[in-house]
Amino acid sequence: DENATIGDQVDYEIIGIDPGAGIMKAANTTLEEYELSDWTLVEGSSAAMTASLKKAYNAEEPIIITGWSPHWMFSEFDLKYLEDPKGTFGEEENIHTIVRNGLAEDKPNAYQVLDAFNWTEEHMNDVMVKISEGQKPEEAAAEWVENNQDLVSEWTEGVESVDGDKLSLGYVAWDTEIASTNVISKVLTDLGYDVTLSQVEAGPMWTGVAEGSLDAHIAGWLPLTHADYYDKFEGKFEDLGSNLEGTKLGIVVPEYMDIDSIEDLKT
Ligand SMILES: C[SH](C)CC(=O)O
Repeated sequence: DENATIGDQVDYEIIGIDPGAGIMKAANTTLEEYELSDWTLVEGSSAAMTASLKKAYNAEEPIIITGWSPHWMFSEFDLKYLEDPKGTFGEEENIHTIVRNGLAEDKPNAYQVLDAFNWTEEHMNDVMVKISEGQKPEEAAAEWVENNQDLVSEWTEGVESVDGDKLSLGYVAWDTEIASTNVISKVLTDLGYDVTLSQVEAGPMWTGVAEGSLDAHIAGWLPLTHADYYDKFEGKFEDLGSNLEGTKLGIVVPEYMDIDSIEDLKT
């Protein structure tokens, strides 16, 4: 029905991801700030969100999601961010490497690699796209490491190999972190570490590093998106700075939808 409002077309739903993700807090703030009281932010997972997106996109149906860059969905689908005049999703951000206190002393070689780890959106996309096309994350990561020895050797320069030392990395099943965590795991495994990857929710990921049950995570979306976790655990972790610069978060829709701003959701 061409007279249907945008809200009617999508049942007043924005398809989100796991409730602990910072993007969900920003999306809830967005509903408040833009006075979208009759809208619902649907909780789920990154995988469920992209499955819903794929289904709607292939049928050229309207859909509104919480989205972020880097993400493979921007190379698979023709998507756009809705303008956010109130800035509820913040500005361009970075992804930080967060390690437990004491890691530098206990596992200096792993610490050095984690501290040096830094790559670009293009690098991350190389891995993410392969995984989205069905390749196993560890295989896509191994292939990328094989093909990017020049960059990897910058991360491992001067680092000594170890003999089976254990290392535990936490991550949330966001497409971005599935890619990055498998890459850094492969690099550390090649140095001799016995790496355990723990897929957890965002809260337990930050808690694990703060309590020392996890050695590190490379999923610190800062300064705004994970500000609550950063503040809550201040002093109980070491922030090694960014491993990827220039992320973006917001409300994302297919280009075929005739809306351009979050303001347009208010009818
Ligand atoms: C979904 S982004 C990868 C991170 C976040 O929103 O917490």
